Amino acid sequence: MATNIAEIPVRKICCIGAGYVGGPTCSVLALKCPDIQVTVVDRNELRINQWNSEKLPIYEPALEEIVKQCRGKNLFFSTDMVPALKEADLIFISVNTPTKTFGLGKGRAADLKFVESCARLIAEVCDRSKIVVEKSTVPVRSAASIVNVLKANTKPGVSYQVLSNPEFLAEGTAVNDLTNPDRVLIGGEDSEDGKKAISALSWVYRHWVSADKIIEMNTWSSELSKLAANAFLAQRISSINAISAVCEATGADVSEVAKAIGLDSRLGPKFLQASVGWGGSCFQKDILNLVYISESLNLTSVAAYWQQVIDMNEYQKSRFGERIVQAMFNTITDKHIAILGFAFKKNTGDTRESPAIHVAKHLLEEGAFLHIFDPKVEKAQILLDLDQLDEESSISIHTDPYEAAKGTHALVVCTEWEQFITYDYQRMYDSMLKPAFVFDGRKILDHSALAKIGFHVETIGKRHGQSSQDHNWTGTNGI
Ligand SMILES: NC(=O)c1ccc[n+]([C@@H]2O[C@H](COP(=O)([O-])OP(=O)(O)OC[C@H]3O[C@@H](n4cnc5c(N)ncnc54)[C@H](O)[C@@H]3O)[C@@H](O)[C@H]2O)c1
Ligand SMILES: O=c1ccn([C@@H]2O[C@H](COP(=O)(O)OP(=O)(O)O[C@H]3O[C@H](CO)[C@@H](O)[C@H](O)[C@H]3O)[C@@H](O)[C@H]2O)c(=O)[nH]1
Repeated sequence: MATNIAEIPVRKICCIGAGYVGGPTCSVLALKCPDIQVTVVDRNELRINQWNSEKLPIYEPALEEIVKQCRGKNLFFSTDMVPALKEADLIFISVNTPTKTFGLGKGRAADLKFVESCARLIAEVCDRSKIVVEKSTVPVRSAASIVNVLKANTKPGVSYQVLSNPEFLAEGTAVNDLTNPDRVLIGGEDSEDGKKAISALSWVYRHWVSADKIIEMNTWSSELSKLAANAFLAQRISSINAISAVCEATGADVSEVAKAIGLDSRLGPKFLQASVGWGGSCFQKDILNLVYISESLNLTSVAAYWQQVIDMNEYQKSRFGERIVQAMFNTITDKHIAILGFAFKKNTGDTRESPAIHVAKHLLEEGAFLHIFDPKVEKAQILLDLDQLDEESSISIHTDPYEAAKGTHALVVCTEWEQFITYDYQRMYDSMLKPAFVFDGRKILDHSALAKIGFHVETIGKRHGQSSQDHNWTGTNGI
């Protein structure tokens, strides 16, 4: 007998996509809902094997403990998608939605081919009604496409409710973000079945999230809120980075300006850290998506406005690379440069859209030899990001920061790893060629202490040389 949505109790959840979102989200879900069985499926066998092993495929603080606690009890990772989908009452679609690389909307529109293939598979194999939850970040009105695909292929007597439930976790703080979310958005159809589906998903979150943080809304608002939130966050960083360029040209200090701005309670202090540029898998692709949608709707001024957020970020990354070359007497050909940090932010091993890639490529083009160290990024990943098949003469990857620094002309900080703050910079200085430079792309180091050691210090949003009060760097060991 066919079931309708009203009769669906959520006992089993299946999540398609065992990535940075699916893995941590389902781990926290399993932890908080011992009465629900959670199965995360993925077609990538290596990834699933890693989720089932001692070394998880992604690094996130506190995640390993949760996985170990729940795995095999109510948390399962599998490549066997069909039985997991058939059994599930509620299905999360948590697959990647990258920017299209060819065809209509190339370079800007989101590629929904993975989302669509999930919908097709669900319709093909499921023989009872289910709630399908769009967790991937998608363009506005994508849920309508999922509904279309499901309806056109569904088995007789089976019906689906499609909900939008975007994810707001940030990498490096995923477990905390999932455990204590600022809000949970649930968008659904304004119908009796739609409301029941929203209640069912809400019930799942209510295991650990208070009711006032679970916001129910129309599906399109929910989808757009995700893109808008990322656009606003990236815009704040691009704005402070734009101000950092003015600081460098005038003698103002961007940290002081950011503090002054952030003390205005209407603005607040977060996301005002000027940097070498923002990275990560989401900001760029989601803003490009917003730009594309705006253009498609003939809202050209809106599209141009958001495009500027990306353009400013490109400018910032390039500016930093150029500044390194300029400070080192306009040439880095055959010079050795240590790059500290390759991940797009601290506490993750993820390098997607990392500004370090941009900086490293710039320095390589200028003829430098790079010595790269990151506490969490695998060597193979760095080589892949720099289009190298293997370590070759211009790039070496280190597992020890002091080894990376040895014999180099400069240190370039690209990621804000906390451990970088407490390194023994005197020891590094002693092992480097002179004059020894530090380029702090994250503004995390003690610049006056470094200048006292003898480093020539350059940082974001502060005029050249200003941070090193006594940089007598033409001195001792020559150029
Ligand atoms: N990474 C983040 O911090 C973050 C945060 C919020 C939202 N998002 C959004 O969540 C979505 C997923 O992001 P992610 O970073 O987890 O991506 P990811 O690339 O890490 O993981 C996606 C996984 O989906 C799998 N997959 C793709 N198509 C599949 C299919 N048809 N069947 C089975 N498995 C399939 C891939 O093999 C991959 O393992 C994206 O839309 C992203 O924009 C990401
Ligand atoms: O003041 C700041 C804050 C961040 N960054 C950089 O901005 C990038 C993005 O950082 P963050 O937003 O913390 O990490 P993501 O994991 O990319 O998370 C963003 O993208 C996710 C995917 O959509 C969303 O879920 C999150 O809410 C949103 O913060 C990184 O390169 C950071 O180093 C700065 O340069 N200055």
